Order: sequence, then structure tokens, then C-alpha cells
Amino acid sequence: MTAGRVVRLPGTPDTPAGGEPVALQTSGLGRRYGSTWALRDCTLAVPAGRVTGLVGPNGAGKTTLMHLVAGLIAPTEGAVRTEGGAAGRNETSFLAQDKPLYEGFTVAETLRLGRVLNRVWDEGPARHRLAELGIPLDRRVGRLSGGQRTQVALTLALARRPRLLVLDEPLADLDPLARHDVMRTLMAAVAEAGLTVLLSSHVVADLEGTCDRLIVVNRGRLQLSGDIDDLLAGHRLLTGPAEEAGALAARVPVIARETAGRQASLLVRGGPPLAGPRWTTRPVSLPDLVLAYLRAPDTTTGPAGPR
Ligand SMILES: Nc1ncnc2c1ncn2[C@@H]1O[C@H](COP(=O)(O)OP(=O)(O)OP(=O)(O)O)[C@@H](O)[C@H]1O
Repeated sequence: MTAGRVVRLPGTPDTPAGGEPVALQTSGLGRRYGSTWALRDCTLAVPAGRVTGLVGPNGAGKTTLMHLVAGLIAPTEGAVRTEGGAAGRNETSFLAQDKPLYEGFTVAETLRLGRVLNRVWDEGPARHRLAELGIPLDRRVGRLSGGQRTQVALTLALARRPRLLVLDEPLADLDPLARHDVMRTLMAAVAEAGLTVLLSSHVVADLEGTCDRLIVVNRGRLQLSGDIDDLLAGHRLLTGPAEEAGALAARVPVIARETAGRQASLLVRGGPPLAGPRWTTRPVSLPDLVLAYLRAPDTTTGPAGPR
């Protein structure tokens, strides 16, 4: 396939169904650095009160999208809107990948700084959360473990009482137990405060069971965006004789195709096709689905439109 060519499969534009309130909307959003587009032509909607996972390979444009959403950089083209108007920093909390905190400050001093710097600040719940996590207020940030630092940074982000919380790889460098604890903190905050979360991760397994929406970006393009249940229901894994695979692929949109000896496996989009008696159909898992799209960077299900 020609590099840079985008194959658009027939799909529905990504608009949350049933008049659900939207927390974040982008249209034709793009950002260029010099002659390179870090993100281009990104049109999506994120419903309020949900947790959306953002995945994509290194350099795909995830951080660029999150920086645009958080209002940290300006779009080169297109627009981003958060609930309540134009991209507003007061409504959005952003937690950067390196979780910038002052190493020499104690946790208590870090909290105090947050209180001074922010107009809206929920000190009580922040202290309660840190106590529950067993993070001592008199400990210097530089002496905390990676998981504890993430918890402190997340607590600060939540104390700003954001409507939209954007987290750039919050789980990177954490062991499985710390990952679980951080996700639990996040889920509790979503349930209590009804906030909307957009978080990026390289580990698809971390998103299962915690995210209900998925966004896939690849080479600066939006590949997938929608409800995880709908996306899974909208794809199938077909296994059958390799010599029939070509004919089948001409009839259904194939995202990924593998051949092992005389058997072919096709990950296809759409309802169960009439594949024939020699084919078996299985549902796809989330990792299968994500991997298939990441391996086919020129495939997108976004709405067709002029480039
Ligand atoms: N400030 C910048 N100046 C120049 N190019 C940049 C800048 N920021 C990002 N880019 C480029 O834009 C593209 C997308 O980068 P981005 O950081 O958004 O990707 P990512 O999906 O977050 O990657 P990773 O998973 O590695 O963090 C890359 O090619 C990157 O080199």
C-alpha cells in the first residue's frame, strides 16, 4: 500500500448516540511542526462522564492531541472544544507523562502550592485520598516511589475539580500493583465526581475493564473512535482456507490478514458475512482489534471528507 494514502472504510461519523452530552469535541484538528504533521484531520467526540483510552504507537500523535485538548498548544488547523465553550484550562486538568513535581517539596508543601495556584481547590478530598493511600504528608516528593508520585500528581489534578481530566500515559513505569491502584483511584473519582477522563496508554490490557471508549491514532491520523462495546461488536475474526481468502476479502472490509500454511485469518469489519461453510467466525478481543488497526496504519473508519 502506498505510504501516506488513507483508506477510508464505510463508517458512521463518531457522534455519541442518544443525545449524550459531549465533554470534548474536535473538528478537522491538526498540528504541524515545521513540515511534519504531528496530527491531522482529527474529528471526534468524547461523551461526558466516561473514560476514554487513547492508544497508538510511538510518535502517533497522542501527546499532541492531549496538549491540544488541554490548551497547551494551539492547533495549526481545525478546532477543539471542551464542555462549556472554547478549550478552557480551568475546566481541564492535564497530567503530563513525566508528572512534573518539585522533588524538594514535601507532599504537604506540594498540596499547599496547589492551593495557592488554583482558584478551585478541593483540599479535603485530596488529603483524604493521600491518607487512604498511606502516602505521608511529610515525605519529600523526591523520595516517593514511582507509584506514589503518580498518585500525588493524580491527587493534585483531581483537586482542581476538573470536568475533563487528561492523563498522558499515567501508568508508564508502574508495576502491575501500582497500575491497579492508580486505576482504582481514577475509577473512584469518576464515580464520585462524574468527571470525563481521556488517558493514553501503550498497554491495551490496562484499558480493558476501565475504559468504555477507545480512540486509536496512528501516524498522526485518527483510525478509530467509539464505544468499545460497539467497536468489538462491529468486527469479527474469520478463519478458513487460504485459497478462499482473496475472494472473501473482495466482499468485506479486511483490517488484518494472516496466513499460516493453508489457513487464513481475517479480521473484518461489519456483521457476520456469508463467508461459506469452511469458515469459522469468532468475536474479537480488544487487543486483537487494536493490534489489527495499528498494523494497518492507512485504514481509518472515520467519516469521509475532503482532505
Ligand atoms: N515540539 C515538537 N517539535 C517537533 N516535532 C514534534 C514536537 N512534538 C511532537 N513532534 C512530532 O510529532 C509526532 C507526534 O508526536 P507525539 O509526541 O504527539 O506522539 P505520541 O503518540 O505521544 O508518541 P509517544 O507514544 O512516543 O509518546 C512525532 O513525529 C514527533 O516527533
